[in-house]
Amino acid sequence: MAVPDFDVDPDAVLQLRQATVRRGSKLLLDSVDWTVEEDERWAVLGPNGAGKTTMLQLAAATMHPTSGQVAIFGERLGAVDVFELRPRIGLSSAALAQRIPGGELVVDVVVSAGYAVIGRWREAYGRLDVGRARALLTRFGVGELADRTYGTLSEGERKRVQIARALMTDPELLLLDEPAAGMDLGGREDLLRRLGMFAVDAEAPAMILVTHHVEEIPPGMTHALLLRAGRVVSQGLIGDVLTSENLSEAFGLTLTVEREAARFFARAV
Ligand SMILES: Nc1ncnc2c1ncn2[C@@H]1O[C@H](COP(=O)(O)OP(=O)(O)OP(=O)(O)O)[C@@H](O)[C@H]1O
Repeated sequence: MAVPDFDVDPDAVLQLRQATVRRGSKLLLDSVDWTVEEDERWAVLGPNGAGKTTMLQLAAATMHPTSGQVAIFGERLGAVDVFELRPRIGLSSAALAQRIPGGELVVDVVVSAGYAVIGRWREAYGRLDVGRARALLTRFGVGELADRTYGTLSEGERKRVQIARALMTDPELLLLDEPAAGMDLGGREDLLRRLGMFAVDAEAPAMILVTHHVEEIPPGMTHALLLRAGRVVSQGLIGDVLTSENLSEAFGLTLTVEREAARFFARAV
């Protein structure tokens, strides 16, 4: 069902209006309203099955809502060629990562994003592209792995390569699905520091980072959205949203949240 009074904001990066996703009798997302502006960096949190990945799929233009509307870069999904939108969106997710061939050189995994293919195959890439790919790998702490094959990397190293790949096309919207999952403590802290520096860079794109854990939110994130069973529990400025009360409601248990510097920590009470 169309939402008749939906005014697309041409300046917004992403708009969801009453966005609902239904599969059979299950509501994956229920009437979600959400706007992401150019200079915002969002953390999306919620327990398993809350609908976080579904939200990212809408944001990546890889799924349409069953009802309600989605606009990306001021263009309504359904009225725009998604193949024109997708190169403007950088996505790092486990589903995408599974499609990366283990035998590919790391630098090629990154550089091939600019050609919308996974793996280098036989394309000849320009020196500038290769230089950009190497610089991105260095920025995320894996520059020295550029000439290894992807299959030989640890899980944490692969995550960093995936982020570099997502940034290769210089996207206007960066979507990160659990970037710190599977990392050891040192690796996680190093990645969060790098993502935090990236998030405060004025040149960085709008960001949406999905996670289960408040500890995995890098510094520099400006906003947060909490989901539970497909519905928004709270959204807005990160300090207003990540309260003990809101987190407890989203995760369905009594939690206490502490903020230290620009990081958040939660535990059950
Ligand atoms: N095609 C489908 N048919 C029925 N249910 C589905 C379908 N796809 C997803 N779901 C269900 O929708 C819910 C939301 O899924 P989603 O992957 O968006 O959650 P999530 O918050 O990303 O979860 P997680 O943190 O576990 O990755 C889950 O309960 C999932 O089992």
